[in-house]
Amino acid sequence: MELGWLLWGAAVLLLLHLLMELSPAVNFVLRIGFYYVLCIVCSGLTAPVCLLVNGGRTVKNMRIIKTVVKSFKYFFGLRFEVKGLENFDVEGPAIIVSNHQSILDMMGLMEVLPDGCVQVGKKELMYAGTVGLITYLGGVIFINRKSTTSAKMVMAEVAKTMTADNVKVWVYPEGTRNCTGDLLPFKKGAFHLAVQAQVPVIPVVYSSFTTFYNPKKNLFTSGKIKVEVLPPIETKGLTSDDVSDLTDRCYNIMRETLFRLSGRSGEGKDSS
Ligand SMILES: CCCCCCCCCCCCCCCCC(=O)SCCNC(=O)CCNC(=O)[C@H](O)C(C)(C)COP(=O)(O)OP(=O)(O)OC[C@H]1O[C@@H](n2cnc3c(N)ncnc32)[C@H](O)[C@@H]1OP(=O)(O)O
Ligand SMILES: CCCCCCCC/C=C\CCCCCCCC(=O)OC[C@@H](O)COP(=O)(O)O
Repeated sequence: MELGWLLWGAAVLLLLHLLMELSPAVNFVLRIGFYYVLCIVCSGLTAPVCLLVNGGRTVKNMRIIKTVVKSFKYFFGLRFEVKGLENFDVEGPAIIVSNHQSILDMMGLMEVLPDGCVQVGKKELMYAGTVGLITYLGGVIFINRKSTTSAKMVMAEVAKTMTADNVKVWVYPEGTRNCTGDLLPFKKGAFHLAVQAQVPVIPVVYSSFTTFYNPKKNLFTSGKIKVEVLPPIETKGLTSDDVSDLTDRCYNIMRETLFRLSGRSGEGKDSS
């Protein structure tokens, strides 16, 4: 009886392995499906720990979430090569801006996330079952992208509280995922926030995933991601009139860095 189960198990594993070898689509769906399951299950297990240790919604839970998520990369053969972490060592709050390629970014985010840092996320995430619960407990700031007025109101509130609470805020200024190997034009919310709170902007750039991850081509293999934390850009004394320039400056630095890290040197200059 037990031998029977073992044989069945081995047969199923062999079949899955063969299917993965034969079909890139199956390989992709199984790997990405496993990522979703990992996120959902680990969120479900981590949420009670967060509640027991910290009692409710607080940025302190990010430390626990980060510890769990940092182990995910081993399942997918992903390696991170990080430079410039010392640039996070600014006194007090800051706005961190980075490029956003995929849901896999959550791993890269946790790989470098400094203490006392919350992210701005779309409000739909709140309803993603256990993942919604863990993002809520971690202190993620939810915005409604369908309503500029309400998103701006939330951001203005954050500008007021981030200094009092001494938190850093992580924003994806492209506003959506983009896995083309280039940057989308930046939305200005993060930069308004930095100027309103008079805190520095710290750009973080992840090299392009296109060599190992492309949903359109059913590609998801192991791979290396280069991450660079760039020096802070001060905003002291800037006013709302300077936000466009600040946005362009960050965009240009990040685009150049993205191309350099992805082995596309020379491109990205003189663009805005
Ligand atoms: C244990 C296991 C765990 C497993 C799972 C764990 C999960 C763990 C947690 C990790 C969570 C990670 C969460 C990541 C989520 C990532 C995302 O969801 S990305 C998507 C959401 N984020 C964003 O959209 C941020 C970037 N967007 C912006 O900053 C936007 O500007 C906006 C504030 C949302 C508004 O957007 P929109 O409505 O499109 O309007 P705009 O065109 O940008 O702006 C119009 C106009 O208003 C000006 N403006 C913008 N902001 C402000 C402001 N704060 N104050 C004043 N004015 C503002 C802007 O300049 C425009 O005017 P202009 O004249 O055209 O310049
Ligand atoms: C009861 C409902 C159950 C629903 C379950 C859904 C569970 C979803 C589970 C796992 C996904 C893990 C994702 C981790 C968080 C990553 C956040 C993220 O990267 O969101 C994308 C968002 O930035 C941009 O969104 P769009 O590109 O504009 O779209």
